[in-house]
Amino acid sequence: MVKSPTPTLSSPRSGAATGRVELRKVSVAFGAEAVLSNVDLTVEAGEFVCVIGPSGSGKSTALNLIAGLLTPASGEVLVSGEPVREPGAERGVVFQNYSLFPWKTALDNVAFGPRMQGNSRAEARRAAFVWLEKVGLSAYASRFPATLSGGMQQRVAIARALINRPAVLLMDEPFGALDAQTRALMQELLLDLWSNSRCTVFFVTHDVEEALILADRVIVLSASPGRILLDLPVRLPRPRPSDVFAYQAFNCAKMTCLKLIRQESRLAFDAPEVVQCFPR
Ligand SMILES: Nc1ncnc2c1ncn2[C@@H]1O[C@H](COP(=O)(O)OP(=O)(O)OP(=O)(O)O)[C@@H](O)[C@H]1O
Repeated sequence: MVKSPTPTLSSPRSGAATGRVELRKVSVAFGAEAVLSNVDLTVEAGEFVCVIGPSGSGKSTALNLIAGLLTPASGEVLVSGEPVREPGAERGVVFQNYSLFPWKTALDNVAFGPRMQGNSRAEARRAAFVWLEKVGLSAYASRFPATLSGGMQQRVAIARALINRPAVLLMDEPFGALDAQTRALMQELLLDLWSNSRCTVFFVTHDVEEALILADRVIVLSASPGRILLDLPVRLPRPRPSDVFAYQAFNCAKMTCLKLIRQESRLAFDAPEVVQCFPR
């Protein structure tokens, strides 16, 4: 990937934005269903945190709270010390289903944020091109999303989020639909971009190995309603060595997480609602 200097654009992010994320006694319910219960979590500025847990444990809900797409029933969500009330450019979001504008080229997808912030079309496109270079896609600038592979679309989505220089990058299973090889390359690319930007990353995944490859800390949520079962510091060197899978610390952490998730998945699977659907 080309390491180009990023052109200066007007942006809502001030130098003071720290990217610290705080969930304070946060609970969320959808109707009668409690989804998150009394969650307290602080992610320090610049930290890379991965959230794992059984299906339905509220991982995406937590991410949506930080994104400003949801409000908690009780408790508070703060980013850089400010309460989150709505989405904002200082919090970039990348979802699993690429969510690019299908009618815009790769270049114009990436240029979208700077345009919204009042930059001229030429300035926005210049900056977008640099970001496409950073994710190795400058040759595909004029292509529409439908003509790009899944991995390429996710690279465009990451560039589109990072061009706004977000204090916090929120990623909801961004590599979940990719094949193993592409996924590994995307993980490397993300770590490379993060080590240069040093924004805070809140990354939701189902994949324990992915969490351990990427994160400074891994948060394990319980079965619904989600609460924090484990807050595990990942004591592995950075950059992660290519043989990290062979490290004892990696495998101990992996087994600890897998065991917890399996227990919790079993609880969710045997929950009364499920049994009621299939009476014996
Ligand atoms: N907008 C919504 N309206 C009603 N229920 C919702 C809504 N969003 C999520 N839920 C419910 O909240 C619970 C938690 O969902 P969430 O997507 O946060 O879990 P998750 O841990 O990310 O799950 P998965 O790993 O399967 O993606 C689920 O039971 C889900 O059905």
